[in-house]
Amino acid sequence: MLQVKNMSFSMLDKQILNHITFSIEQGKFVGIIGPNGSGKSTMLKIIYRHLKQTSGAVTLYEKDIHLIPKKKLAQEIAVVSQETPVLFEFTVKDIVMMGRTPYKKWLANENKEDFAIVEESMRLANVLYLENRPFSQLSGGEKKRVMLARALAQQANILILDEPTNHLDIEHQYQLMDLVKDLPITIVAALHDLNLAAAYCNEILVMKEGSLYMKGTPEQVLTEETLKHVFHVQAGVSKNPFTKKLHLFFYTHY
Ligand SMILES: Nc1ncnc2c1ncn2[C@@H]1O[C@H](COP(=O)(O)OP(=O)(O)OP(=O)(O)O)[C@@H](O)[C@H]1O
Repeated sequence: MLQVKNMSFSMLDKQILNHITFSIEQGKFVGIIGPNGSGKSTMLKIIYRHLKQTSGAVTLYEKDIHLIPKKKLAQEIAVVSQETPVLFEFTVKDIVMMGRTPYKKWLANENKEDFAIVEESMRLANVLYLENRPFSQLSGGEKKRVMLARALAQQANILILDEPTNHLDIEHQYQLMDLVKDLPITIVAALHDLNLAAAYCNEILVMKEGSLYMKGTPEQVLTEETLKHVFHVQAGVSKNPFTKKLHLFFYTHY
């Protein structure tokens, strides 16, 4: 459904992404991993049309995303980015209601359905108790969950998450991952926590120095060799005794 075709990106004469090609099937949970500066956020920004590639293309259902009207694209792709916006005067409920914008005609009021969707989105993201609080006064993790609620209210078919667990305590990390995993939509998430990637992703893309180094299942990708080559760490690969999912242990000296 979503295809990235020979995509390159450069900025100020610096080559940031090099000839990246992959496709993502509907309903999959796809993780993007890679060291700092390897190009994960830049690639996601191009996919959600915040930046434009220098060459190559991104297509959704075979259509170039730059040919899809903005509102229509927002009905297809929702984003929780790394940056939280500076939105001084808005309450949490106001912000989550912004997720309904792609469905509204110019200056149209919110209807009953919008209010119901917003309430359900806040409940799912565990921010309903914050609904009347000013967004600007929330903690980093609370803001992150509000941005997730806004993305859920958008009811898109693809949810892009750029380091979604950043700022979240351990309970909320797992709560978020469980929540998005159970959504009947496609998830594309840049993740630094490789054990979360191992536990939740159907497929993982590994970025290295602006190129797609590897793509595969957690078992294919998260090997001692890849982790050493890409992240320069020693890793032991084992199984989580409770979930039976792949689990990694890291060490430098022992
Ligand atoms: N606006 C910009 N101007 C110049 N260089 C940029 C800009 N944005 C990103 N870069 C560079 O592009 C490269 C990729 O950055 P990007 O943020 O995509 O990496 P990342 O893999 O998401 O990193 P991290 O794990 O640290 O979030 C980095 O070298 C970064 O310095």
